[in-house]
Amino acid sequence: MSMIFAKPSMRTRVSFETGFSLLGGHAIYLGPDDIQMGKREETRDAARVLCRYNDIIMARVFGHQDILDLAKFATVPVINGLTDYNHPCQIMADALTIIEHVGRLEGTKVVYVGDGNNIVHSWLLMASVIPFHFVCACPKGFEPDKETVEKARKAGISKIEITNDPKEVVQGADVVYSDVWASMGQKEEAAYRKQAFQGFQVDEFLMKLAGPKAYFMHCLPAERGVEVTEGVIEAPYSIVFPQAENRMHAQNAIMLHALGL
Ligand SMILES: NC(=O)OP(=O)(O)O
Repeated sequence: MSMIFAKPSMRTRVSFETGFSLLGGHAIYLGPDDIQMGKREETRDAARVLCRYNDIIMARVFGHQDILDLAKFATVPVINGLTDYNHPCQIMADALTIIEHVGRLEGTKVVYVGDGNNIVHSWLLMASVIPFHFVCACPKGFEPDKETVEKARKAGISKIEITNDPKEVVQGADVVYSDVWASMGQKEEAAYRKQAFQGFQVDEFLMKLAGPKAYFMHCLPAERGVEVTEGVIEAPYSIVFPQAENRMHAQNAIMLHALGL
């Protein structure tokens, strides 16, 4: 497997590399300077070369079009390891974690608090195929992509709510979910975002409002004291580390499925 990383990673790289090795394969890491997709090499050329050496490609890229182009031009399966638009492997691991802790994903209430980013888009796409109650509480101006929200609503499978007040919607949550306020490629906006996201920190008060059955989840890496308090991420109801572990188990299943094994 070739693993193309245009962005930094710990979980995605190590879970894919270790997981593929456990399945009997060999993974090759290609960092940002190796291919320089779109600069040194066109994406469609990288796709057509790599598939002549490898049985599968995994890629973490900036623009979503890059993953679509890799999939279009490669003759082997291409797995999305995160784009600016979505992060499907993360949400597959999250679903597995919810099934392990709550007993099911169907019918649960998942309340995401923060930026309407690629994680939210993948949650919305999951809500298009599995019935549950998904709520995204984000500041005004940081809502998820309208078309993706519409697609999830049109699927008519799940209850979808987009709101600007986490306190109003958190009660009865099975999961309260958080992510960094400034993702990769937005670090220059970090100070501005910290201001804009005031009131969207997941703290002990919000978890109390959620109720006694609520678990806390975060895709990591986390900035303690920013989007989540130290007390919440270290609480017994925090399942962020089983969640991180499940990246590998979920991806192993994805790789076996993609390879038809
Ligand atoms: N959650 C996640 O994708 O982590 P990495 O950026 O470390 O891969």
